[in-house]
Amino acid sequence: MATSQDLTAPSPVMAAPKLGLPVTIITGFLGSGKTTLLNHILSNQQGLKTAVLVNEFGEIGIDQELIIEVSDDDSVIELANGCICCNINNDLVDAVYRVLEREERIDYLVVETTGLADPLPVALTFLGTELRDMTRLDSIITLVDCENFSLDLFNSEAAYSQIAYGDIILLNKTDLVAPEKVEALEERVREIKQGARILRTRNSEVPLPLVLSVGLFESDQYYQPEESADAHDHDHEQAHDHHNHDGHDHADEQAHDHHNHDACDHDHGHCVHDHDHDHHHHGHDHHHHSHHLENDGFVSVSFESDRPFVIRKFQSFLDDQMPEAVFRAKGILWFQESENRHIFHLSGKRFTLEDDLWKGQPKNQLVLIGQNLDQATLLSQLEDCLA
Ligand SMILES: Nc1nc2c(ncn2[C@@H]2O[C@H](COP(=O)(O)OP(=O)(O)OP(=O)(O)O)[C@@H](O)[C@H]2O)c(=O)[nH]1
Repeated sequence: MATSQDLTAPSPVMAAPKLGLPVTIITGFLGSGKTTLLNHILSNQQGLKTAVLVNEFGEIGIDQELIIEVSDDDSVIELANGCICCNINNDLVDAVYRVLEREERIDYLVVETTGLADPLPVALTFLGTELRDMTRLDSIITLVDCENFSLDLFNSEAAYSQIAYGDIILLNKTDLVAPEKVEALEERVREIKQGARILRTRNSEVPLPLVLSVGLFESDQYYQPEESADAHDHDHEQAHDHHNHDGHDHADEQAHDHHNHDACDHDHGHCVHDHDHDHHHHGHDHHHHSHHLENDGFVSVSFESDRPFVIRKFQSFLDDQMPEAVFRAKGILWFQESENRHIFHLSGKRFTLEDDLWKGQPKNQLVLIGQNLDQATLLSQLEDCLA
């Protein structure tokens, strides 16, 4: 068993690709800073090769455009239009297989859910299918937008679950609110989720060792282990120590980390025969949540055009026409008056427009998300903003 290794030697991971691949799920309500965290991770991970699965709510995949380019962009797999916590669950399994089957080395997998996803069914996908033997769910990170967080959690079942199942909760956008508000939010979050690691962040900037390879996900909380005498041994072969996250761990195929995620490791083995059983006995299976989007009343409206907007018209759309029920918007915008590509974000009442450069032919792409939106009216209003 290797406890240290020659870093110039080929990694044993090459021979046994991605066994026990650590997985972090990033969740959090609409616009809370998930993609910002993903970009922070991708830009600051030293020496680690990370694959990314992004799921979006909306027909146009804007996130694909917003994720920074890593060395090769096929490490980002997009699961479009839907919600991985329910209707495209098989797509999630397939996408993870695609990552696992790649020839090149992959050290880490980050899954970004939509802002309306319940993270638990996503987590259970990693524990309750064949994936459990090949992956190790490290933790669920939940982003909270301190400015827009609503104490009633937007009457959204998913928003509640995101806090309730977060192992690490980042109170983000602390720059936009007074410290007392952050205090109050932290209290509220603690009421919902005791024992979570709560950190305060700005632009999702968090020291990575505090959030990755932390082994905080305790699967036995959500999985009822089957009584089996030898189940413990199953996992010892697959548990890796990515604890220090120093870029060397991937090579240490045999190293075991039992410092702080015993519960998780022990449990993987039990899940093997237990999936169906669990479906019947836990309230959190896929079926239970399959209608939460409709229940929460959130819809997305996607607009695309190969003509530019007139700035003044778009501005008055934002000021006078767009209903308050639009909680989140994001887009890549083209204005007649500008040569630049503009990245548009709206969360709550705040919007930002950042300048960037076009890489290809300019076009407009915009997604609006909110409760009970009138799609036809919004689309015709946007159409009227075109030059
Ligand atoms: N002022 C401020 N803005 C932030 C902070 N973190 C993120 N943002 C901005 O908030 C907007 C939304 O951030 P994203 O990272 O795209 O949010 P998200 O959770 O991925 O959004 P969805 O995937 O649409 O749910 C962007 O304009 C970010 O630049 C922060 O700490 N402070």
